[in-house]
Amino acid sequence: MKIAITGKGGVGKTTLAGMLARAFAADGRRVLAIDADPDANLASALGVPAEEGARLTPISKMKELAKERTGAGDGQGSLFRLNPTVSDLPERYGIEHKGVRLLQMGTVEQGGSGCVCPEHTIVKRLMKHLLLERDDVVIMDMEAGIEHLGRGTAESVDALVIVVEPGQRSMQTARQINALAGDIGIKNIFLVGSKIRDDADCRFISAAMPPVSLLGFISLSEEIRAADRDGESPFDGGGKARSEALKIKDILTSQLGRSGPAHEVGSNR
Ligand SMILES: Nc1ncnc2c1ncn2[C@@H]1O[C@H](COP(=O)(O)OP(=O)(O)OP(=O)(O)O)[C@@H](O)[C@H]1O
Repeated sequence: MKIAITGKGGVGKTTLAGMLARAFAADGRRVLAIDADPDANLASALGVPAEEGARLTPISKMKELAKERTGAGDGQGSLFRLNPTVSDLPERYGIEHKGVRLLQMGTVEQGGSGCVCPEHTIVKRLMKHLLLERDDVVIMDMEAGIEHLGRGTAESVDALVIVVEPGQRSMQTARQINALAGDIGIKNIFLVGSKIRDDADCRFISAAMPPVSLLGFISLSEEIRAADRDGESPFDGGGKARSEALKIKDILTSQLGRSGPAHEVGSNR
C-alpha cells in the first residue's frame, strides 16, 4: 500500500505521516516512511532519538553515491545511466525505529537549462522503485504539492491524503492539489482534518470539499505540541492522538480494500 501525504505548509502533515507509519507498524506491517519534505523532520515525529536521526543523510545530497550508481563523470553534460540500481538503498541508508524504516529523500532541483543531474536521477529512480517494486506499506511525507510524483509514478500511489486545518488558505491549497492529483491519474484522494478544536471545525472541513472522502480528524492537542517539543512521537503517548491515528489508518485501509490498490506487488506479510 502506497500512501502519499501532502497539504499546505504547517498543517500537520509530518505529524500525521509519523503517526500513520507507527500505526501500520503496530499492526505488524512492514513500513517504509519516506521523508520527502526538506522542511520536515519525520524522524522526530516517528520518535527516533535525535542522535540517531542525525545519522540520516538525504539521498538527494549523496553526490558520490549518485556518481557511483549512474557512472557519471565530473564534467558537465557527461553521459550517465538513467536506470541505476537503487533497490539496496532503503536498507543501506535508512534507519529502523519501532518497525518503521525511515529514509530521507530530500529534493533535487533540476539544473538550469532543464538538464537532469545524477542525484535527480537517483531520487526519481528510487521513488519509482519504492512505489512500483516494493512490497511494504510506503508512507511519503511530501512538501505542499505533488512534484515528487511524476506521471509514471503517480498511478502507483494507492492513496493521496491531503491534510487540512480549519481555514480558507489550507482548503484552497487542498483544492489545487486535488485538481492536480486528478490530472496526473491519482485515483484515491482523501482528506484529513488536523488541528481540530471543536464541532464547528469538523463541520467546516466536512462541507468544504464534498467530492473528496474524509478519513477523519486529528484534534489540536497539548499532547502533540509537547511530543514535538520533546522529540517524541505522539503515538507513544497512548492518548487521543494515538486513537485518532489508529482510526484514520483503519478507515483508510477499509476504503482502499473497497476500491482495490492501485498497484499490488504481492502479499505484505
Ligand atoms: N493536532 C495538533 N495539535 C497541536 N499541534 C500540532 C498538531 N499537529 C501539528 N502540530 C504542530 O504544528 C507544527 C507543524 O506540524 P507538522 O510539522 O506536522 O506540519 P507540516 O504540515 O508537516 O509542516 P511543514 O509543511 O513545515 O513540513 C508542529 O509544531 C506540530 O507539533
